Amino acid sequence: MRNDEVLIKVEGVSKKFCKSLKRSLWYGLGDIFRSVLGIKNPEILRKDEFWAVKDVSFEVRRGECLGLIGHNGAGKSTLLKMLNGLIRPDEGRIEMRGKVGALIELGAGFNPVLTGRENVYNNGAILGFSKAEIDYKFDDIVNFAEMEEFVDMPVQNYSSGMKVRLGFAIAAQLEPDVLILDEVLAVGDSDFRVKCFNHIYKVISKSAVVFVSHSIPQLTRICDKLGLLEKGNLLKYGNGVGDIIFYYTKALKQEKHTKTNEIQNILIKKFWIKETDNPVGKELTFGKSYFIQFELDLCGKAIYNDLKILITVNDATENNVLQLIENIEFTSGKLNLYKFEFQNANFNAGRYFITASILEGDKGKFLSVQRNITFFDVKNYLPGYASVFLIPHKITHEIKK
Ligand SMILES: Nc1ncnc2c1ncn2[C@@H]1O[C@H](COP(=O)(O)OP(=O)(O)OP(=O)(O)O)[C@@H](O)[C@H]1O
Repeated sequence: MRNDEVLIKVEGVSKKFCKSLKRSLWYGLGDIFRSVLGIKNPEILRKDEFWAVKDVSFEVRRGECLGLIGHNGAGKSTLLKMLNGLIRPDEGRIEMRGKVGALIELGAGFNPVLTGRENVYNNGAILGFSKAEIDYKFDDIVNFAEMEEFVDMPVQNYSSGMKVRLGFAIAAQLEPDVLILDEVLAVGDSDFRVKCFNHIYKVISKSAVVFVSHSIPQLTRICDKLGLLEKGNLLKYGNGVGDIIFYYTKALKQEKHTKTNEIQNILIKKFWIKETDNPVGKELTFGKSYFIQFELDLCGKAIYNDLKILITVNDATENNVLQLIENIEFTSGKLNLYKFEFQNANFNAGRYFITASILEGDKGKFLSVQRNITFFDVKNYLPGYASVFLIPHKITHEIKK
């Protein structure tokens, strides 16, 4: 077993689908007929057909984890299904070496009328394991899934989370050479997800992993390579995880993060986040200094005491990245301007959205909340990309006698 051998090789793979069921049946019949006669199927798209995956090439070595990212319908699951042999590509070649464990669609691969126990043996056999090998691993699988009580119940009565638990436990505990994981993992509860990720870390060193997720923190945590799919095309691919995330989040449609003004007793009139050296654009460079500036105006005649500003930064997938709360002085009847200055933009690459709120008093009564008041992009030149925010720090080093 070589440490860096290529376990997945995908060369020019394409898959087309047809939007019309009736036509797709006709085309299917025609294709079968042609293949019996040894005639090549048409390479051009017929009416209602489209490329779900188009001319995709990549490889994954043992010890590598490739993350696939892309908008809904980009072709990620179709690609995984081709890797797992559930569907055949129309063009190109896929070479898989060793045993392949996969968790693709919820419940896919399970026979619903069979019990969990029977499904473990069925799936293990499909993966190429002997009965003795599955016997040896059976308790580990059931313990990992925490399904001891339900292992003799038909899978059709399992909850979504239970199916994911058992599916992941089978795919991962049998230690396949290739592990394919679709985002179904997200269905499991947070305890189980943590357990899965701990297990994936262990598996990665010995396997080639392909992982689909919409969660940027998840992808950046475990993947050393990313592939960005858009309308079936592999738009970006490689080890530059930060650059690919930056490209992807920058392309996110802005309307998903429309500005909302929920409470409006006091008005945040203007809000800027700018790089000190570039006060024009909305782009910060990792490590460079930047500032946040905003104006407050009073609506009505009320007098406010003990005001605070709360600034929350969310990444493009709605994860709360950080929060800043600060007391502010306020003079009624005037436009008040505030400026925060920061030494280093320690955010990793991507697009971020700011929610700004004004609070009053010890109990923090919200006077104004403006969601997605603005956004900013961060360019990252760091070689790695593992977290959303890097903590500024000072390191000391001494050599002891
Ligand atoms: N069996 C099928 N017949 C026809 N069209 C299909 C079939 N399976 C998938 N598609 C279409 O292929 C395209 C790619 O779908 P796919 O499920 O691979 O996307 P995805 O990137 O996994 O999306 P999501 O993030 O929503 O899971 C979509 O337009 C989908 O409607």
